[in-house]
Amino acid sequence: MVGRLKHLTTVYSLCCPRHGPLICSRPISIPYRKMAGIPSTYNEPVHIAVIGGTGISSLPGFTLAATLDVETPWGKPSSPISILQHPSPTTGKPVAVAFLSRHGLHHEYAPHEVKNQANIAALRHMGVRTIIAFSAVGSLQEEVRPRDFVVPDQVIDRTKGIRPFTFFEGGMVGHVGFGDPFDKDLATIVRKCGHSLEGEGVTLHDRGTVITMEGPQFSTRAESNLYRSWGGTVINMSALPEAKLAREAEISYQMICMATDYDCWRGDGSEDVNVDMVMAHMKANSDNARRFVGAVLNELTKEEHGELVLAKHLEGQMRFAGAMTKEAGRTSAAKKKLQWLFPGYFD
Ligand SMILES: CSC[C@H]1O[C@H](OP(=O)(O)O)[C@H](O)[C@@H]1O
Ligand SMILES: Nc1ncnc2[nH]cnc12
Repeated sequence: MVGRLKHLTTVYSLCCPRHGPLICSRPISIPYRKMAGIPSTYNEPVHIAVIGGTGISSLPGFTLAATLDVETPWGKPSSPISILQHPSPTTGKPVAVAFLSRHGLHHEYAPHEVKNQANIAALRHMGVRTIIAFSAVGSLQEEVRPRDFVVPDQVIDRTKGIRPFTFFEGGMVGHVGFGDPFDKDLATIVRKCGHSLEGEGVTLHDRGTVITMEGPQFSTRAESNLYRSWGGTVINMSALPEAKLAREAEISYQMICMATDYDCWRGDGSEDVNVDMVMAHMKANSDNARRFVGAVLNELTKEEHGELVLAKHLEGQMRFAGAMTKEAGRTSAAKKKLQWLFPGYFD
């Protein structure tokens, strides 16, 4: 199903109208780097995060409440985490959303260098249970035109095993289901929000398979055609291992893709993908991208989605799935890291 997005003047609201700001069971206080004029600590829990990708290194329209420089057992995240706040138009109470820039503040991390483990661990640790991730993608299908949005429902892994891709290793073995790599209920909300913005010539595709390749070089024409023959809809370099780690961290995760090019499969004289092309489409459509994300954040703060935002349906799954290794086989190093990620699960 497709729909069209139009320009809106929506004010971003991040508060549940009935409950006010969503409340986490455990406040956080993490030592953060000091930045001029901006608090470097934040002592309230944060449940929703946005991961920005190529061309989206910030989310304007929100009040910056803090900038957090987090240290995790997996190192530092790709960027400081911005805590953004917006007062609810209904209650006036501020609700916080975390924002993290996947490739760093200055796009300094190549796809294989993104700090995926630290990114997801830091977000989980501060209470995040829902992530909306944004990605610039190449289109593998004629009908997905540059600047179209896709809410994917599947992924094919074409990374090369060189990226750290699990929290469960080094003496703590765990396996988690990944049949549906994105969260179905979260996807339904995201699609509804996309359709609520219909109009003015931007198309939303409700489903699709993302091919996640290693990069940083783009695909060969033979590879691009192979991915099309597999049923690939779009291609990027970043859905994995991000989505896998979010699943392991019991976080509800959905990627919103925006097509920026036709990769290199067309063979009709049209230009192959290049960075200028990607950035030009991202820039030209960045308002729509931000409005889309803003609409999703507005919706997620409604009371009816409270359980989903807290990922209650995933809560506790790793307590058992991550406990395959008998006590005698567990290393203290692995256990310590997982205890940081899942307090109380592996004591
Ligand atoms: C600059 S083109 C390739 C680059 O763009 C996408 O980034 P992201 O997913 O973070 O928006 C793609 O995955 C590649 O990393
Ligand atoms: N053609 C492409 N291949 C991989 N990642 C991309 N991101 C944007 N366009 C892309």
